[in-house]
Amino acid sequence: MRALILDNIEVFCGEILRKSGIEVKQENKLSRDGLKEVISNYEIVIVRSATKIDAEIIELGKKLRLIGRAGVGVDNIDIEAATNKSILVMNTPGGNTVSAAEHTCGMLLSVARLIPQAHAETAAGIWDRKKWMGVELEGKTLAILGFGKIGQEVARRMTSFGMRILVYDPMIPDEFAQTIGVNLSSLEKCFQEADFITLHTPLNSSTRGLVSKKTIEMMKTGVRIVNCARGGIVNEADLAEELTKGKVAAAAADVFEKEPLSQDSPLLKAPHFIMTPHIAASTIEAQSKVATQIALQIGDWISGKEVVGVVNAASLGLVQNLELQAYIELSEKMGSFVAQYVDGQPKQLTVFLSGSMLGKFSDHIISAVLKGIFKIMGEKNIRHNTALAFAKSKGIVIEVNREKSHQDYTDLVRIEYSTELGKSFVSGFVIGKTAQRINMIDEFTCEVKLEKYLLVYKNRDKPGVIARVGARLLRVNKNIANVSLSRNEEKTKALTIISLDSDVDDDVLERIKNVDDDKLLKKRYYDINKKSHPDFFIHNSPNERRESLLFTADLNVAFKTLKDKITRFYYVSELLLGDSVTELKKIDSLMLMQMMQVQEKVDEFIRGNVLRQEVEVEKKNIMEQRVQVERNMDSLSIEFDTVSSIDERIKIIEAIYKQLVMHKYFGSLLESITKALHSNEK
Ligand SMILES: NC(=O)C1=CN([C@@H]2O[C@H](COP(=O)(O)OP(=O)(O)OC[C@H]3O[C@@H](n4cnc5c(N)ncnc54)[C@H](O)[C@@H]3O)[C@@H](O)[C@H]2O)C=CC1
Ligand SMILES: O=C(O)C(=O)COP(=O)(O)O
Repeated sequence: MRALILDNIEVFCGEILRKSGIEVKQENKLSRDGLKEVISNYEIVIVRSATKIDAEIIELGKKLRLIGRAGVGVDNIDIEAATNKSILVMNTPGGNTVSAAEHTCGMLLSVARLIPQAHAETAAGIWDRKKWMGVELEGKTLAILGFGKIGQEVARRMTSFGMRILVYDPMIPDEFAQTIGVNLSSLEKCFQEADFITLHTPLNSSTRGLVSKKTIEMMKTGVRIVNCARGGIVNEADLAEELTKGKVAAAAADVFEKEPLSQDSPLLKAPHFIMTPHIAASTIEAQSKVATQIALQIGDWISGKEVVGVVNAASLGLVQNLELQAYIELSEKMGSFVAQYVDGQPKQLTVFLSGSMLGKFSDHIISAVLKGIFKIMGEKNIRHNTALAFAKSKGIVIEVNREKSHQDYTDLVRIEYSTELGKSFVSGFVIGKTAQRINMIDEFTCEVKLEKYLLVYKNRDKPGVIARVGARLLRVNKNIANVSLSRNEEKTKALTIISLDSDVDDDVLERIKNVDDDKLLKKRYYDINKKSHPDFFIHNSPNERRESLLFTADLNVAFKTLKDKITRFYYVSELLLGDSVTELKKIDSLMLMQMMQVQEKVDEFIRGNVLRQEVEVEKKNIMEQRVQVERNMDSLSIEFDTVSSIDERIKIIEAIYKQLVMHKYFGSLLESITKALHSNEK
């Protein structure tokens, strides 16, 4: 396998990859044309932020199997194009967190006191002390927008300056924010109350232009803004104008809409603006961490171990899971169907999922149904991973009911959709791996393919209706591809679904509507058969993310007690943890058995079958083991310093990680023992 390393990534990266048997070429000065010429030779390409791996490069990279990003932001990589070609995209979460956070803190101090401007003037021989009157940070409000790894580290550091911190991040649970000692706020409150604003979100459709003329209007006069996240999150022309007007007292940026910063950027002339050339992650430590991390992750992938840091893992999993893919497409079509079948604005959606596969992917299915609904409402830009949040923002009530199995189907999706004008129920399933069918619409059972052009109508059940509808279609030369007839149990109403080869005009529909005196309920339903685009789930679903965040929060508590000694392992454990809790499974099964036995004893104690004394002994035992785990971590930390080989160091890191997981297990076990002892006392 061959890897191309670009963008001046530290040489360790190549060295570690060579150890995994990969042929490595490091090219630090490759032009775009040069890249286009050689990319077809490589299975792996590794970049920082400078090189764009867009759809064109991906198309040319016929052998590409993995795109590595030695850093965090993946906005320079076309993840959708990569996913469509089953190429893994991997970044190194956490590797440059501290550096980026420290640079941000430097920028916050700089915008408070205009240190670079004062320096430049002093260096030019001007000694003007009056001009450089700054403000203190203490007592001021700092709004952090985006409370991921970097945002959290900035919060920790700026708290020690005595700042009041407000945080906005829609993906962060309150319980988690509280473990860092901050409270979540609304975006409006952040804008309105902040003296300083710092941005730490990725650049995506929800964050592009987050700071613009419109939002600056909501801010205090004299606000100071720092962007060390991504160019594009701040509208540069608007910022320059507001700096000139004095509404924004000072601003700083490490990142720009166009990099290198264009010489005609209005920011170059804006007053009190501080800039650095995208160097927040440029420290010896961060670069050594990200280079090592990406190489180790790729090594794991090559040797078939569980990989972490894959940003499109979920999407790839889905792309490869044909059956789930078919259910996602079906669900989106069902969403489009009900949104056309029932007039009015959506009010409530209840999704019933039967079968183990659908239960596991309920977020995906609900998002797909919503995406289908919104498509019909004209919201074409809603993507699977934003559909749920969008629905909530529109006040749509969403419920999900899961059942492990269904008597007749392995998996079955049913949706109940209500608007202010009506309500409908549709049910569907997949036959084999990919064939999608609707098997119920309201009270009518049927078996229908969701074709591109469907004519759906209800009428009183009487002879002749289908013939007359057929005649009207024939008159305008419309070919009927398929017909499905069904009626209710009382045999009073019939539902007909005609699939056509092409669309019908409104006047034909009007004529069809008049076929029955009892007012035919016509519905035209078409264009739902477009292949659903695999834009879903660049990140884990909100639930998975929440779970992993809470889990990391627990680890944070464990870390606090040992922080001084092992802070430096933090990033590594994050690397091993990745965004999921699956690593827990790696803990020794013996250890797990022991813990289960203790838990069993505690349960028996609660039932009154085990003596209190025995549980007390277990508690003591577990406490001792936990202390031992902490000692192990200390000594492993010392050992880490004494070995120099990378392989040995990796082994030590893995061992430390395992101790961390055990620390968490012992912690929860102790909690449950303590609770049991306590409740029994009462
Ligand atoms: N200037 C530089 O050299 C560096 C820049 N970065 C940038 O910083 C960003 C953040 O990095 P990390 O903290 O490591 O990533 P992270 O993934 O840990 O955190 C990002 C956070 O932003 C939140 N978020 C997403 N959309 C949001 C929205 N619309 N409003 C509010 N919050 C939102 C997410 O929920 C997440 O918690 C990266 O995406 C990258 O673009 C990262 C490292 C170095
Ligand atoms: O990690 C990130 O997101 C960064 O912006 C750092 O970029 P770089 O690797 O220094 O080009």
